[in-house]
Amino acid sequence: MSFITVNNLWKEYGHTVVLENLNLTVEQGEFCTLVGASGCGKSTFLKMLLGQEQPTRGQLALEGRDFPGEPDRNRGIVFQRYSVFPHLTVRQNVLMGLELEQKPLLGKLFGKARRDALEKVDRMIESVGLAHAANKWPHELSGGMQQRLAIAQSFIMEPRVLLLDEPFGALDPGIRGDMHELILKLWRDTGTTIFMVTHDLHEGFYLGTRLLVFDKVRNDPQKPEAYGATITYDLPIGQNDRQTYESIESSVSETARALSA
Ligand SMILES: Nc1ncnc2c1ncn2[C@@H]1O[C@H](COP(=O)(O)OP(=O)(O)OP(=O)(O)O)[C@@H](O)[C@H]1O
Repeated sequence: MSFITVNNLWKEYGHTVVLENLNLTVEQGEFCTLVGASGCGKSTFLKMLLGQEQPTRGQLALEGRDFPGEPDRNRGIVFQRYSVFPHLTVRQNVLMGLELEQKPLLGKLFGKARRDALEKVDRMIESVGLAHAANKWPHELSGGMQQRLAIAQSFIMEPRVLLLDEPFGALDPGIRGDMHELILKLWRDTGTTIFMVTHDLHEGFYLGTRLLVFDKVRNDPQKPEAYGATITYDLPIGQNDRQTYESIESSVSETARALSA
C-alpha cells in the first residue's frame, strides 16, 4: 500500500473545474515539486492534502484511509508570506506549537516539560541557522530569516507530510540557494514527505525526488472554466533532458496565456 494515493480526484468550485482526474501514488519520504501555470490548482491540491478543502470527487488516501477532513499535527504547511507570530520572539514562536499541542487550553508548559521542550526548540533553531537570533522579534529579521523561522515552526511538530506553498518565492535568488540547502538537509534528517509548489521551473527540476507538472490538457477558449488541470508530467528528478524541460516550459506558458486571456 502506498503512503499517499490520489485516485481520479476532481475539484470544482461551482461550475469551475479546477482539477480533473488526478492520479498519483507517493511513497513515504518522497519530495515532490509541483509546477504549473498560475491558477492551475496547485495550491488547491495542497489545501486538499492539508484537509482545508475537500475533493468534489475521487479519493485521497493516507495509508489506505481517507485523508482526515481537518488539518492536524501530521500535516504542516509553510506559505510564501511569513506566517510567524509578530508578538513572539523566535524562540517563543517555535515553542508555541509544542505548548499548544501539549496544553491546548493554557498554551503554556511548566517545569520539566518546558525545559525539555525548550531544549528541542533550541536544537531546531540551531539547525535552521537562527541560534544567534533566538531572542529577536520577527520584525528584526530579514525575509530569509523569517522564512527559516516558519520552517522551524513546521519541522518542530514533526509532521509526516509537509506542504510548502512557494516558500522561497519572495526571497532574493542568492538567499534561495541557502534555503534549498536548508530544506534538503531537514528533509533528509527527518524523512518527512514533502510537496512543494514553485513557480521556478529550474527549482522544480533539481529540488527533491520528483517533479509533478499541473497543466490543462483541454481548453475551451469560450468556456475556460469547463476543464481543469491534471498532472501532465511525473518525472524523477535528475533524469530530465533539455528537450523535456523545453516542452514543459512551452506548454505551461501556453496555459498561462490562455488563463490570463
Ligand atoms: N475557495 C475558492 N472558491 C472559488 N474558487 C477558488 C477558490 N480557491 C481557489 N479557487 C480558484 O481555483 C483556481 C486555482 O487556484 P489555485 O490557487 O489553486 O491555483 P495555483 O495553481 O496555486 O495558482 P498560483 O500559482 O497563482 O498560486 C483559481 O481559478 C482560483 O480562482
